[in-house]
Amino acid sequence: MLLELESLVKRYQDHLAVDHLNLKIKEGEIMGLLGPNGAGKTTTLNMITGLAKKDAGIIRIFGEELHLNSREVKGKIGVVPQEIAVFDDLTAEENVTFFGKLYGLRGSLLRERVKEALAFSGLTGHEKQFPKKYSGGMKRRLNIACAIVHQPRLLIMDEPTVGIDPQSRSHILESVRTLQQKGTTILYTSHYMEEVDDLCSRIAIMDQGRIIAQGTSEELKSMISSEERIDIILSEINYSLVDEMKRLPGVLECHLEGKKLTVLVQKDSGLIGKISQIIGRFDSEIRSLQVEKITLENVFLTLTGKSLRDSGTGEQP
Ligand SMILES: Nc1ncnc2c1ncn2[C@@H]1O[C@H](COP(=O)(O)OP(=O)(O)OP(=O)(O)O)[C@@H](O)[C@H]1O
Repeated sequence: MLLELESLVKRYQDHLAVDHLNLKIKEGEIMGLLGPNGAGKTTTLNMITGLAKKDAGIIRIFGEELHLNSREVKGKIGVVPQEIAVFDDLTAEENVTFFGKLYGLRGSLLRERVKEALAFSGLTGHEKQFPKKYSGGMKRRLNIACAIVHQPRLLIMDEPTVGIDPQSRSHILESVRTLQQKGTTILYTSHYMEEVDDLCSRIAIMDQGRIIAQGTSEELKSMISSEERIDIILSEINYSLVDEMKRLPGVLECHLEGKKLTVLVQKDSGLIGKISQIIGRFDSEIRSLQVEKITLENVFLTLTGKSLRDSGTGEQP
């Protein structure tokens, strides 16, 4: 195992931000940590990188227990923080050089690696510019160049695609895949389930400081493969129909948000007729109806009873 977290705990006053978290990451994989805002993802990463002090538990990295002053170990980790951490009054090249020096690179090797990191992040031709002239997406890519200049064995990325243009986003996702092909192990956090589903070899779903499920995307989806989700847009809002719907045998969950009714049912239960009757009884009509394929969102909904999107910011890439 490249990284093992054992019963990791972090408290902020009386709030348990990370609650006895267990996670194992194998060498060469992209592990996705998926969870809504406030689930404890950043706090977990901060404990690994030493930015936050753990209250209890063990962090084992490259086979050794991590201590706050493990300089040698930290030299093999790269961190792409959620908040862009570059110096506005240094050029892009100077920024990457600064981080390279921080990790002990010097001379021609430093120059070579800086060039490589900038090229890798698609910033060749813009290296003499100051980041304040950059778009949000370019700044994020520079943030990544700074984190990979020393060619870390483990790269930790905290929501690297939040709030950026689609072009930079696909560039970043492609870079992550390339890094994996070159042998880098990646811990990737996001609350964008499609992104994690697409990119990661394995996924850990996090909520309220705990890992509530982990596995490959297929494994997670097969946990609830006996279910399907029906999304209905109603003509009229009537919250009373939710309780009635929940009483139908075969209905596992039902939520109404505005006019959008989500019903999680046992697969092939043939309930659409009965669902439609209940809606009619509550003086509403079906405006549209869609039976959805299982997504990680469904997994999250089934395990927590709440929606991943809406328990986060609701924004999408
Ligand atoms: N320095 C702090 N002091 C007090 N509470 C904190 C602190 N940092 C985080 N928290 C709380 O701990 C919980 C977990 O926060 P954390 O930032 O780790 O979540 P997250 O999953 O990374 O969310 P986001 O995607 O918004 O970063 C939240 O309830 C947050 O308010």
